[in-house]
Amino acid sequence: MSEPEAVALAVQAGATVFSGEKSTLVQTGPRPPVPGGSGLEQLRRAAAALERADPDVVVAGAVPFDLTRPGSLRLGPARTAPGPLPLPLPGARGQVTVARSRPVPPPSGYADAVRAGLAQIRAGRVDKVVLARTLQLEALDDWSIPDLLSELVSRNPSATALAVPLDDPADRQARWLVGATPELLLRRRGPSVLLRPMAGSIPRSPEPDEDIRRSDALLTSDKDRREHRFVVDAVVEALSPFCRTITAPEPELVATPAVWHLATRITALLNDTATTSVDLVAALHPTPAVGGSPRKAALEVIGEVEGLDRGCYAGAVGWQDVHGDGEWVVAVRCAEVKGRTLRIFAGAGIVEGSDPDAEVVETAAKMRTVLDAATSR
Ligand SMILES: C=C(O[C@@H]1C=C(C(=O)O)C=C[C@H]1O)C(=O)O
Repeated sequence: MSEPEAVALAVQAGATVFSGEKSTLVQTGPRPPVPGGSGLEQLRRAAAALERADPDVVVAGAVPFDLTRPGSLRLGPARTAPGPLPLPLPGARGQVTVARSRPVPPPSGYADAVRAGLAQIRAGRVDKVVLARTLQLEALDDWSIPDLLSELVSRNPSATALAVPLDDPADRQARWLVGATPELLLRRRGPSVLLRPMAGSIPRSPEPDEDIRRSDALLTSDKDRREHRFVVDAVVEALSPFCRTITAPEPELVATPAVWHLATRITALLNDTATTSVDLVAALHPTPAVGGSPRKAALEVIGEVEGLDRGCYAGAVGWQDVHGDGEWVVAVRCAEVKGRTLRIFAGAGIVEGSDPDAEVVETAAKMRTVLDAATSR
């Protein structure tokens, strides 16, 4: 059996897959979910279980945006291979016909939510809040996870494409998180930690001169640099108790096929190698890239004005091995898939000076990552 065939079969059977430019991790087979009533508890239990596990075992999966809610982490052996997932994954069923597509809330409702967020900023309750919306696609047949994953990998070579089965004991139909995120929450290898938070975005243009003009405008935008700064400051502050050398240079431009972002490559050295990747996830998540600043007030404002159950969207997804090394990405450019329903999520950071209509356009551009993979073959 060829490697793509083996992976396609594994994905059909419920494998957890992270495919990046440099390496791919696939966790397959029957493997126990990590128990716990909250994502935070699951992270702690996963780390404890790894201390007693065989060397090829990893914990892999997703914790939700809201760490007081349960996520879906599993313990089991994983294979890693250099490079992205081998494509094409066989068994592609071809295009799925979309019967209905519905934005929830509608664009005008999202613009109203952004105005409500801006009112909270002006009232001094928060400095930044990230607000999301969804696009729900109803197909005539069930979505195929191997097909979606293949498209996400081939269209987004520098992102981390992912397929994570989500546990839901109350629900017999399988639910998945799929996507292709450009944002690294953290990678821990021995004492070295690398992070690449993102915030501040502008949609790409198919016209090359206009595309460059937009990237220049983003790099020099005061509003976007402020929006970005909240994230870098919060990440550096959350790392400081654990790390001795933290380097955060000026933000740089990063492009996905759909959007330009401001990103900062932060490096740090752990004081103590007993600090695992999971400890860092628990300390950092959710950063103001997906929550806001100050964190607690921003989470309250999101609860009041957004009106969505984010689930694992904007959560932390990734894996950790028995040495405490691991890689976790931020679950943006993602969708939740269940049977014929695919729910695409996208959010945008709101700060003083944000324009509600521009945020509608920005979130529509972010949705293209999954929308294009799901609809155009
Ligand atoms: C919230 C999302 O993306 C996040 C928000 C960004 C922004 O507001 O500029 C940029 C990258 C991500 O950190 C999303 O894609 O849904």
